[in-house]
Amino acid sequence: MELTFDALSKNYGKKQALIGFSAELTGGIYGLLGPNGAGKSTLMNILTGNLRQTAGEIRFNGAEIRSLGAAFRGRVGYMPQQQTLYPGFTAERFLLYMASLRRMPRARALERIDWALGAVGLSDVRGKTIRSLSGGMKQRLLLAQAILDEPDILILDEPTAGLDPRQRIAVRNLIAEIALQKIVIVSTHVVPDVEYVASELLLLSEGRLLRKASPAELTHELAGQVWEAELAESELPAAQAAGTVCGIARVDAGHIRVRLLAEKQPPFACRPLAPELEDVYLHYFGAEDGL
Ligand SMILES: Nc1ncnc2c1ncn2[C@@H]1O[C@H](COP(=O)(O)OP(=O)(O)OP(=O)(O)O)[C@@H](O)[C@H]1O
Repeated sequence: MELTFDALSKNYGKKQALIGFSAELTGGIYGLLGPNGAGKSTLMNILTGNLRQTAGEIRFNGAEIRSLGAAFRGRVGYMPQQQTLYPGFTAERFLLYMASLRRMPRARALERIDWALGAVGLSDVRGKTIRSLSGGMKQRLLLAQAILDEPDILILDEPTAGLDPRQRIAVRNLIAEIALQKIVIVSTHVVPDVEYVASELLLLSEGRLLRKASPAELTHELAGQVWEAELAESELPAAQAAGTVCGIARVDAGHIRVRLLAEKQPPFACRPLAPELEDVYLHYFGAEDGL
């Protein structure tokens, strides 16, 4: 299985949301990581056929996806970010409706609904109306509809948004489980969503693909650039001047422990730390103002 993005660009008027995006995806989980406005939704909307690119093309196993039409769309499962569900529908009715849009035969739909509700841990609320479900349950219901028709390509937009830590872990594990023999694209700006499950990360910023590499490669490249120092609170500006502050913890009255990203060893007592993916994120995308 091969999904190829070839010099894909999208302009909204003068705004260039995607600029010459090229990448080749085979089986596995790909984390599409980038800050707000990086172009992640634009890329996914082109892939799902909701948006037309300005230039470039996407090919699935060598064939341009628009020319494949419904044959391609039928192989794609999409979990959108917005919970635009039908509040009066029961979970089962919603899934039956989604199955009918996908032209799944009813018997198969019922069988797959059993499976999908079980997979996302919602079998108990099958007959409950969507308006009575919690935000986390709605999120899992959206995931259930995305995996209903056994897609080859699964696109997940911020799949763990609004979930509590336990649910996040459960959803992440579920994604890893169902990813076998699929191309799964997880779009997020939340590093832990993709840290342990993605085989490769695509770092997107201002419409451009900055890097495509495994989490291990990306963290390895930062070796020797992450530091920890215990400082007096009054020394924080010195740390900020030496590099990007990734974390601050209070040690005791007047003292802090600082995690710092800096190419050169900072000019105060510090020790090197093993880089983590959040350091990579800050390295490529920078910190918010104020740090
Ligand atoms: N319909 C539109 N008209 C004009 N500009 C748009 C439109 N949709 C998106 N943009 C702009 O294109 C850029 C990329 O937006 P996009 O929604 O693809 O980013 P994103 O990475 O998905 O962001 P987020 O994480 O906030 O969802 C942004 O600067 C955005 O403001």
